[in-house]
Formats: sequence, structure tokens, C-alpha cells
Amino acid sequence: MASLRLPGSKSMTARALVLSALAGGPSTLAGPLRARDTELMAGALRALGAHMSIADDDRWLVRPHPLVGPAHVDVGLAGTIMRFVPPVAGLAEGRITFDGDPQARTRPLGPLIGALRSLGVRIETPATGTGSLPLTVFGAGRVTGGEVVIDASASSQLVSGLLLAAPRFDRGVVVRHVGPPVPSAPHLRMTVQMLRAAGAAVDDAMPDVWVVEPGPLAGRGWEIEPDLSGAVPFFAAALVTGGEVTLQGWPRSSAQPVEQLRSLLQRMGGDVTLTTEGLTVRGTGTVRGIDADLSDVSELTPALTALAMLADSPSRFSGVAHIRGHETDRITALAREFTALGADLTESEDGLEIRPRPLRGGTFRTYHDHRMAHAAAVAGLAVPGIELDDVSCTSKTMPEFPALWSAMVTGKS
Ligand SMILES: O=C(O)C1=C[C@@H](OP(=O)(O)O)[C@@H](O)[C@H](O)C1
Ligand SMILES: C=C(OP(=O)(O)O)C(=O)O
Repeated sequence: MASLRLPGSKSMTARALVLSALAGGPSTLAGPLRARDTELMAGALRALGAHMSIADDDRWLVRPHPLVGPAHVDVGLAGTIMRFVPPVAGLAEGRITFDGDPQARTRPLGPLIGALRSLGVRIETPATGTGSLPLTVFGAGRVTGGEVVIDASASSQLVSGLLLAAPRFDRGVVVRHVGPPVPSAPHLRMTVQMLRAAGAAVDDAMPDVWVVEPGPLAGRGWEIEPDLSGAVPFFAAALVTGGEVTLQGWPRSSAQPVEQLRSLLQRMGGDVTLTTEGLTVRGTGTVRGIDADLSDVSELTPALTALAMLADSPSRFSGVAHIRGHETDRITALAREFTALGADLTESEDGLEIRPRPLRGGTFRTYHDHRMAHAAAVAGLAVPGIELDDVSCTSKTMPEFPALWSAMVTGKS
């Protein structure tokens, strides 16, 4: 039995920082995530002029300030920064350059660049550019805004980025998605919910259309929920071992996709309950294979794949073609690394088919991807001798992952 206190949600922390930097007065973030992605996000907004006090682990303070360049934004490997900050840079005055880790340069950004240009933002990319980093925004101090059509099938963040800055555009924004389905719908709902909490008028009643009216954003106190995605490998551990894992401090009502997760874990043989202590997952030690569309919770694919490999029947995961553009091509990376450990799994264009059979130990490459490390950790509960080539990638969203994991495994949490 383990009871864990996990850091705040990466997605909520990123949104709260952006909305706070664009607000008319100061804001606080209670329980923020301190990790590479969110520290770089705070650094990016600070480079644009916002005052960020983030020394205290439990409470960050943001004081908005007029946005100005010149500035350089290091996005690291964070999708949230490369998609949420260029629209903010358009509102700043001056030249703002963006770049990141080598793998960040392969992540899809073209639709956002095109959309921002059509909304009146001047952006330059190298002549050899392929619709990704590096790029330069020549901020004019204002963005006209208006209607824009975008294919956001590569990432919901392409829409979220436009929406978060849109109240500050002269005409707000109407975003229409055209193309294959936009993944990660719960993250879009989180964007809309947090915009409304900051006082923005948002209409998302029509499928694939989002309308944000121009208007002020209010500074406020943000309560950041514990990170549900970061909790999933720990919940998976409960299923694999037949144990019980509680995520402390879980709110009664959440902006994260807890119902989708509950349904998946229950179908795989777990029991999920919300008590006064938190969100508790119980396992029986038997894991069941499932056929599931993971598009709502695509970032959980690596941990769920590891779980499916330890199940008593095959699984098929679909709906996640776009995770080939996450920190690494997660479909290929999972297939390659688990096959090397003796697994029988095959890639499809939009997912994975997993036929469980005994695995052996060996080296598991993470490709700088924190969630690959989570997958290996889950598999390692049942298979001795799996060695990660690099565990430091977990600092992207949870630097304390290695310590928390070993505390759980050794019964100290
Ligand atoms: O907006 C966000 O905070 C996120 C949206 C999702 O991105 P995609 O839609 O690209 O999957 C998710 O996978 C990512 O980890 C965080
Ligand atoms: C896809 C992820 O991150 P990012 O915000 O960089 O897209 C993730 O955390 O699984």
C-alpha cells in the first residue's frame, strides 16, 4: 500500500503561468509543478517582461508587466512552451527568438505559425524551415486576431496556444479546426475552463470551433491539482502488484481526465475510488488486456502499453497517431524497446497491438522521453534486470520520479 503526494499538474501550471502573465493584476499559483517544463515556461514569460517569483515550492507569484523584447525563449522539449508562448510573443514589442532541444525541432508547429501569421503576427523561420523551430516572432505590441482555420490534428496544444492569448488580441479569435480529429479533448476543455476562470468569454459549444472574445484577464489565485498523468505509472503499479496506491489531495471536481482514466484502469482490472484521503487505485494482481481508443489520454500510452504487456490477454490501442510527434515517436520507440526485451507488439499507424508473453531484462532506451522511463519502470515491476539508459529525462515533468518510485517499491511511501 502506498500513499503519494505528487507535484502539481504540468498542464495546469503552464496555463496558469501564461494567463497570469497576460492578466491585469498579480496572481498566485498554489501547488505548482516545479520541473524542467514549468521552470522553462516561467523563464520564457520572465524573458518577455513578466515578474515571476518561483523560489517558494508551494506558492508562486506572478506580476504582469508590459511584454517586451528582445528576448530568447528556450522551449527545452516542452510542447506547452513552443505552442503557448509564440502567441504571447506576438503581443510583446520586439524581436523574440525561439529554439529548444534538438528533438524539439522535429515537433509539429507549422499550423500554429500559419495561424498566427494570418492573425497578423510577423514570424520568420529559416529558409530551410519545415514548419517547426527555430523561429523568430517580431512582436508589434498587439495582435489583430479574428477568424482562423487550422489543422490541429497533430496536437491540441496548437489550439490551446491560440485560445490562451486570444482575450488580449484586438478582435479576440475564432478558431476553426479542419482535418482529422483533434486529440486530447480534455486538455482543450482545461484551456476553456481556465480561460473562463480568468474572466474570458469563451464559446466552445460548436464542435471544432472555439470563440474567445477580446477582454481583460483577471489576476487570481490558482489552485493547481496534483498531476494525474504523472500518477499513472504509480496506479499501474497497483494493478501489476495487486496492491493499493493513493494519490493524496485529489479534488472532488477535476480539470484532468479522471473519468477516462478510471474507466481504462477498471477495464484493465483495477478498482478506482475517490475517498477523503485522495484518489485510490486497487489491483488484484491480474491485469486484463483491452481494446481502447486513447486519443483523450494519449500521453498515458507509454505507461498503459507497459501495463498491457503484463496482462493476461492481448490489447489494442488506437487513436494516437499524433504521439509520433511527442517527445519522441512514442509508437516506434515503445515497439522497438519492448521488442528488444522479448515482447510481441506491433505498431499500427495510430497505435499499438500488444500480445503479452514473458519479457527478459536488458537495456531500455528512453530517447529523452520521460514517459518512456515511466513505461520501463512499470515493466520493471514484473521483469528483473530492465535498465534505463537515462533516467534524468524524468525531470521534464517530475524530477522526483526516481525517488518516489523507489520509495514505493521499497515500501517507504
Ligand atoms: O495542453 C497540454 O497541456 C497538453 C496537451 C496534450 O498534447 P497533445 O494534444 O499534443 O497530445 C498532452 O499530450 C500534453 O502532454 C499536454
Ligand atoms: C506530450 C507531452 O508533453 P508536451 O507538453 O511536451 O507535449 C507529455 O508530457 O507526455
